[in-house]
Order: sequence, then C-alpha cells, then structure tokens
Amino acid sequence: MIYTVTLNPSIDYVINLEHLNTGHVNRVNSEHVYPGGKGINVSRILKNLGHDNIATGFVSNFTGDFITNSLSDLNVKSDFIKLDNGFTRINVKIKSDEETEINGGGPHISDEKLRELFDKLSKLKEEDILVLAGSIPSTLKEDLYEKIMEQVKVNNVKVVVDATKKLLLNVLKYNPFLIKPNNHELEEIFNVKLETIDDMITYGKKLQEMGARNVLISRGKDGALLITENKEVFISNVPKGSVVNSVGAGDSMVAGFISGYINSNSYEEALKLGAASGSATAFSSDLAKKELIEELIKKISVKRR
Ligand SMILES: Nc1ncnc2c1ncn2[C@@H]1O[C@H](COP(=O)(O)OP(=O)(O)OP(=O)(O)O)[C@@H](O)[C@H]1O
Ligand SMILES: O=P(O)(O)OC[C@@]1(O)O[C@H](CO)[C@@H](O)[C@@H]1O
Repeated sequence: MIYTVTLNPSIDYVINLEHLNTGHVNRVNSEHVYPGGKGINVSRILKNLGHDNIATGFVSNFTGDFITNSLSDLNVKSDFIKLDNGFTRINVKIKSDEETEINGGGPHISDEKLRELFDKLSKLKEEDILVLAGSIPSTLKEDLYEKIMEQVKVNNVKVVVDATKKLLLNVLKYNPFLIKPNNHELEEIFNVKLETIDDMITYGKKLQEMGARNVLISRGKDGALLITENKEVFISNVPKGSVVNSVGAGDSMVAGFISGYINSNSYEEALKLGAASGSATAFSSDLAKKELIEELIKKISVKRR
C-alpha cells in the first residue's frame, strides 16, 4: 500500500482576478476550493492514475471535515488523526497577472496526537511506500521527518520525501528512495546559483552522496532531470500547453513518478509519467485527470545524459 503523510493539510482557495490591487478591495472572477497539502495532492493523483492509497496526517475542525469529506467524494482513502484544537488551515492561491500564494500556519499538534501518528506508521511493511510531503506546522520540531524515517527504516519501507531545506537535508542519512527538490530549492540548500543543467546535476549528485537514492529535480516550465541510484541521468522536456494553475505540479510529478515506477520498474518511464503528470496539472484548473496525463505522455521525450 502507498501511504501519504500531510502533517499540515489545507483547503486551497483558488481565486482568479484580472489584477491584484493591494491595499484595495478586490473582486474575484472565479473561485474554487480543493482539498490541499502536498501529500493529499500526491494521493489524489495516485488515485487518478489507478493506485489505491491512504492519505494520513492531522485534520481539525470544520475545515478538516472538508478535507476528509472531499477525499471520500473522490474515492481517496484517508485515515487522518483528528485534533481537538485549532482548525485545518486555508491557503489562498491568487491567479492574476502573476501567481501569489498565502499559506496558513496550521493548528498545534500535541505529543499525544504525534504518538498516534507514529503508532500508525510503525505498522508499515517492506512492500509499502511512504510519501512525506510538505511543510510541518511551525509548532513541531524540524526533526520530525527524520524521526519518522528512523522508525520506518526498521521495516525497510521505501520513503519518498518532498520537503525543503533542513527538513530534507536531515532525512538524507536514512537513504530516502526518492527526493524531489525543485531547482530553486536546490540553490537554496547549497547557497549557489545554478545556471546550467550540468550545475544542477553536480549539486543533485551531492544530495545523493549525502544519502538520497534517486534525485528528481523539477524545473517548472523548463522540465525536469533525474539522477538515478544506478548513476544514470535523464532529462525530460515539457509538452506545449497553456498554464492554468501550477499549484500541485510538483506533487503531481511525485505521484506520476511513483506510479510509473510501480508499473514498469524503470526510472526512465517513471520520469516520463512524472513529467506528464506535472505538466497536466499545470495545464488544468484542478489537479490533472488521467486522460490529459495520458495525452501528454506521448509528447514527453526523455534524453539520457
Ligand atoms: N509552466 C509549466 N509548463 C509545463 N510544465 C510544467 C510547468 N510547471 C510545472 N510543470 C511540470 O511539473 C513539474 C513540477 O513543477 P515544479 O518544478 O514547478 O514543481 P514544484 O516547484 O514542486 O511545484 P509546486 O510546489 O507548485 O507543486 C515540472 O518539472 C514540469 O514537468
Ligand atoms: O505550506 P506547504 O505545506 O509547504 O505547502 C502547501 C501547499 O501550498 O502545497 C500544495 C501544492 O504543492 C498546496 O496544495 C498547498 O496549499
């Protein structure tokens, strides 16, 4: 089974407006709400691609109910721990001349509730895949992903981590199966400017030397590159299309990669399906549907470096 953990889910409130005038009242042209948070997005795309999975993490209050109800409507299995304080955050995504995001802080998670999560994860087995994705609420310690990995490593669970900075660096010693920084996160981690693909490969390989098995570097509209545990490097293009909403493109790429890998056992195919899924979400108002992913995969070309 595939499990996704979203410690800090969100309702994504996506609004479109001509132009954002800060300091004034703005009226939207259209508005949508989606269950959000990186792990939840991964779960939704996995389900769209035909993989049963279980989304877990913490939810709270009426906004948390929206998350669990929406996932149930979408036939995505979930097993969230309910908090009795605060509320699941609402993240505002403004689509205007540019994309602006305002992400909420999220509720406090007590030690007792954290223990419940650890209990759940202790039951995972070697054949399971665990996806740890997104930020952790500011009230939790930065070593949480590390602690989770330490626990599941005992059972040889394959772990995928999509997180930034210290959160990511700290888990590398537990040899995650896959990490997916974007090129900006890679720059931030090493405090460098990455001008060329070769630069990105050099720094991606450093993350491998620090313990990651496979490193997928997403580059937004410029595609992606993959450095595999077999020391191969693959580079993917992006298909042509108009961008509607790139929120969740990275999560879709992670889900597509996992799906491609499960289906074919080939890293090259995994990258293809990951790239098609990322672009399909960028070209959709909500997360990508299977039909568009299947159409776009025909336009993905992967080159070996
Ligand atoms: N504008 C775009 N046009 C076409 N494909 C895109 C675009 N943006 C993203 N993609 C596809 O999705 C993949 C992931 O996107 P990106 O690098 O933006 O991830 P991310 O920064 O993790 O995104 P997010 O945090 O919004 O989910 C890219 O590697 C690319 O394949
Ligand atoms: O605050 P975090 O956890 O870093 O990111 C949360 C978030 O921006 O990520 C997803 C897109 O990747 C959205 O669904 C969600 O609102």
